[in-house]
Amino acid sequence: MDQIGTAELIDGKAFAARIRGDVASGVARLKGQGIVPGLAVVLVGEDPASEVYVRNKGIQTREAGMNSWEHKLPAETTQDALMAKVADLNADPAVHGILVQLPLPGHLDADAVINAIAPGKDVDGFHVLNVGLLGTGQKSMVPCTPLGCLMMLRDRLGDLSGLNAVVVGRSNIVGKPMAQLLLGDSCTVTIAHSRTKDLAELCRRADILVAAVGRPRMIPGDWIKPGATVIDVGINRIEEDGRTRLVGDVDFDSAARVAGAITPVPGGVGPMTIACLLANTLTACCRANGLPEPEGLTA
Ligand SMILES: NC(=O)C1=CN([C@@H]2O[C@H](COP(=O)(O)OP(=O)(O)OC[C@H]3O[C@@H](n4cnc5c(N)ncnc54)[C@H](OP(=O)(O)O)[C@@H]3O)[C@@H](O)[C@H]2O)C=CC1
Ligand SMILES: Nc1nc(=O)c2c([nH]1)NC[C@@H]1CN(c3ccc(C(=O)N[C@@H](CCC(=O)O)C(=O)O)cc3)C=[N+]21
Repeated sequence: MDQIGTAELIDGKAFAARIRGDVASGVARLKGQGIVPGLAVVLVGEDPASEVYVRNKGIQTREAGMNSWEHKLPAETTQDALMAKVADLNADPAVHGILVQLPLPGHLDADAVINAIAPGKDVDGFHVLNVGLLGTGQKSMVPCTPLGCLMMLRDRLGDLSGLNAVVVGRSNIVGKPMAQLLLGDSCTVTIAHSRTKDLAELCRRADILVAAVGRPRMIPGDWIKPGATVIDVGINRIEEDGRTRLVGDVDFDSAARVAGAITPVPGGVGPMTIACLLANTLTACCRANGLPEPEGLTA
């Protein structure tokens, strides 16, 4: 790990490459038994950022030796047509993982679509059954972004028990499942959101601070406890000095002078999310075939 200011840089890019290597080894072992894990991604509409992201997922899925399918549907796709596509993928034995890229166009009911995915193929971990299994400490599919954050935290801190964790953001895809995972590792967890009072004071008590807000550089260094581990989930595209750049929800420069360790944006949580998606696809394939699960790739 490199030093910046006083904080260590948590290199999500390198960590993710290691995980993808472990996934590739697991895939190679399955291929020896004639099984090829496969991931289907469904993209509705033509959001340029989503298209880049979906393309990257396809490339990395194939690099790990898995099958990858991209199903692009027009923005005006009906609920019935999307549900029929999900039903087809549920019924296809070559497909072990299904991801419907979010957000969906406004006329579509995302909850209904997600809950139509076969829970065992729900590699995002967004199906209500997987949410319930995670919340009750049972084996489930764990959402990729929080899983990647947990892996980085365990790698840096070892046992997390008793640590004060503050998660800023309460979305179903990041904040809530992140809080569940930290609770599962025996942290004392606080979830903050837009109605939270004295957010600065709350953040200053955090040994672990996870920012998943979607507001560029909202959290400055003086909200951070000296030595804390800071995980910046935010991906915000901003215009600065006449060019577009990606920044997190944490003001990196000031935070890095206070924190013990911090993830950069880009190169932090983002690459871990995709690596965990591949890991979940491998896990789903092993479960579907009644084979032992890969070690070190699940929560
Ligand atoms: N690196 C990765 O792999 C991924 C990155 N992301 C990024 O993470 C960020 C969060 O994503 P997501 O969870 O989907 O976002 P949402 O917009 O769904 O949720 C944002 C959360 O932040 C809270 N919030 C908004 N403003 C404030 C504020 N001023 N103070 C405190 N809390 C606030 C909201 O509170 P309330 O509920 O009260 O409205 C809400 O709970 C985005 O930048 C997104 O791009 C997302 C997924 C994956
Ligand atoms: N069903 C569903 N599942 C998701 O997991 C999901 C989704 N929908 N919709 C959108 C969000 C966002 N998300 C990202 C994943 C990786 C990077 C990533 O790899 N980021 C790179 C930078 C990429 C760039 O340069 O644009 C990085 O941070 O280094 C970013 C964002 C997953 N999401």
